[in-house]
Amino acid sequence: MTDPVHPMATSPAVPAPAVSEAAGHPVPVTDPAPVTASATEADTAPAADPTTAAEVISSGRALLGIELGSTRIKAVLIDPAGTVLASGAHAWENRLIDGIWTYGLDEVVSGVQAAYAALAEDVRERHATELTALAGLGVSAMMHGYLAFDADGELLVPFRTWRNTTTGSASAMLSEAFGRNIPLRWSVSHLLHAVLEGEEHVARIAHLNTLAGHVHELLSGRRVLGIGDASGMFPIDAATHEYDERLLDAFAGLDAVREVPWDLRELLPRPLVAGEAAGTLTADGAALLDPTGALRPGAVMAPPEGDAGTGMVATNSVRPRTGNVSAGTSAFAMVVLESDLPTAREEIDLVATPAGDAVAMIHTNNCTGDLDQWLGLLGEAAALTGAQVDRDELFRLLFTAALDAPADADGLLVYNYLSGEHQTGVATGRPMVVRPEGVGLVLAPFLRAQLNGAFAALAAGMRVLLRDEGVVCDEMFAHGGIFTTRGVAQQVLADALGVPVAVAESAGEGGAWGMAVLAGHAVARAQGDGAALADHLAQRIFADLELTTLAPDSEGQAGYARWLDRYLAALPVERLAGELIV
Ligand SMILES: Nc1ncnc2c1ncn2[C@@H]1O[C@H](COP(=O)(O)OP(=O)(O)O)[C@@H](O)[C@H]1O
Ligand SMILES: O=C(CO)[C@@H](O)[C@@H](O)COP(=O)(O)O
Repeated sequence: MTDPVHPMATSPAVPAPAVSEAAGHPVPVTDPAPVTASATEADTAPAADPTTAAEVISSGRALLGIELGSTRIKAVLIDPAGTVLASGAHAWENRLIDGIWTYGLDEVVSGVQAAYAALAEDVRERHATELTALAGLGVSAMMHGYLAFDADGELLVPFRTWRNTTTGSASAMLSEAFGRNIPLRWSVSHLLHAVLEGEEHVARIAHLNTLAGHVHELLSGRRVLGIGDASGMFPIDAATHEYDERLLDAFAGLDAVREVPWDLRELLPRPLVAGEAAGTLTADGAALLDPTGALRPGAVMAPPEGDAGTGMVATNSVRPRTGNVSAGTSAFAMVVLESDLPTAREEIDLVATPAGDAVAMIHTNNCTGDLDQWLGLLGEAAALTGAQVDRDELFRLLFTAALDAPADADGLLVYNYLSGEHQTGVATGRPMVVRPEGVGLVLAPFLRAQLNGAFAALAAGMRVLLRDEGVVCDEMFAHGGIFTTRGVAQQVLADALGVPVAVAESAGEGGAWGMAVLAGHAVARAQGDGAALADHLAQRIFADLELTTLAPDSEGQAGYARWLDRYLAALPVERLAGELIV
C-alpha cells in the first residue's frame, strides 16, 4: 500500500478556534435549499448570522465538503458547529460509452472547479466576503469502480463506475474464494475482471484508486483513503483497520492472478480512519480547486470518504445498531453491526464506517434515475400548455399527488432499471411500466408506483437483512435528493421497510455536508482534540438537531408488501426484457 509524494503539514494555514468557541446556531444546518449555483435559490435559503458567518469565513475557520454524486457535484461550506454558510453545485451525468458507464477525469476536475466557483459566488452574495482560506476540507464521492493508473499517474482505461454490471465472473470467483459476498461494483471485482479478460493494460497497473481518493490526491498530493471508501475496494479487517491480510493472500493464491507482475497490496491506497492525518491542501491543489488564485493552501484535509461513509456521518449513524438510508441515483441502506455477519449472502455487502466499524449494506443500482425521466416527461407535457414549472416545484406537486393513491398503486408495476440491478438479479437495464388487464393509467397511482419502484429493490434486500438475518434496526435515518420534498418519499420508504424513517432539514444535501463535518473532525484532531468521531458528532454537531420521523402506516405497509410481492413475482418478465429487447 502506498502513501507517496508530499510531506504533510500538521496544522492548518489559519489557526481555527476550539470547536466549542465556534459560531454556533441552534440547529446545525439552516439551509434547506438544494445546493445550487443559482443566486435566486441561494437567496431564498435562510442565512446564518451574517456578521458571525462572514467572520468565520474571512478568518479562515470555515470547513468545506465536496461530494461527487452521480448527478451533481456538491460543495458545502459550514462552520465548526455544522451550520451551512454557503453551497454550490454542478450538474453532470454518467455516459454509456462502448458499453461502459463512465465519466471523463477532465469532467471531474472541471466539475469540482465549477461547484467550488458556485460556492465562492454564494459566499460573496450571502456574506459579502471572499473565500480565501479554509480550516479544513474533504472530498467524498461515489464509491467502488475502477480507476487504474500507470507509474506516471496516467489513467489506463476510462473510469468504470460502480454502475457497471459486467464483472459477474470475477465477483463470483472472489465471493467463493473469500467466503463472503464481493459485489459486482467493488474495485477488486473490476480488477479481476480485467485480468480474466486478458486486458492489455493489466501488466502496467501501478496503482488503483476511488474517485474520492483520486481527487484527494490531486488536492493534497497524498494517496490515502478513508477506511469506509477503502472497504468498497477490498474487504477491511475491522480489528486492524487494514485490508484483510488473509483475503489478500487468498487473492494472490488465485490461479488467474499467478502471472500478474504486481502484488495487490502495492496497488491499493492506504486506508485511514476518521481523524487520522491525510495531508493538507497543497499550492497545486488550491490552484486546481480555485483557478482564480484566491484560495490559499494549507487547510487540513480529512481522509477522503465514500458517499456511504459521509451518509452515515450526515445521519449520525456511526455507532453500532444505528441505521441509515441514502437515496438518489442509487439507494443504499446501512446498519452498523455489533459484530461481523456470519453470512455470504449476495444481497448483503459488508463495508465499514469512517471509524472502521463493520456495516451491513443493502445496495441498489437504481433509485431515482427513471423517475426523473418520467417526471421530466410530465414536465414537458405541462410546458406544452404554456405552464412554466421549476423542477423542484414539479417534483413537489407530483410527489404530493402520489399520496392520493393506494399504497399498492392499483397493481401498476414500475421496474426502474436504467441499468442492470444486482440486488434483484437483473443483468441489463430495460425500464418497464406494466399493469394488469383492466387497470387504467391514472396519475396518482402511476406516481405512487414510481415511488414504490424507486425503493423496490431496496425493500427486497432489506427483507433479507431484517427478516432472514435477524438484524435489528429500530429506526432508519434517511438522506438524499429524493427527500427534498418533505414527507412523501419518506412515508413510502417507511411503508416499504416497515421501520420508522427520520429525516433532518439537511436531508437533500447530506453527503457533502457529512464530508464537511468529517473535515471539522480532522481539524479538531489536528489541534489535539482526541474526541472519537461518534462523540464529535453526538456532542458538537447533532446535539440540537431537529428530526422529523414518520412511522409506517398500517395500511401503507400492507399495501406496499402486496405491491412488492407482485413486483418480485413478475421479475422474470423484466429479466426476459433484457434478453429480448436489444
Ligand atoms: N424537489 C425535489 N423533490 C423530490 N426529489 C427531488 C427533488 N429534487 C431532486 N430530487 C431527486 O433527487 C435526486 C438526486 O439525489 P442526490 O442525492 O443528489 O443523488 P446523486 O448523489 O446520485 O446525484 C434526483 O435524481 C431527484 O430524483
Ligand atoms: O455504490 C455505492 C455505495 O456502495 C455508491 O457510491 C453508488 O451507489 C453511487 O451513489 P449515488 O447514487 O451517486 O449517491
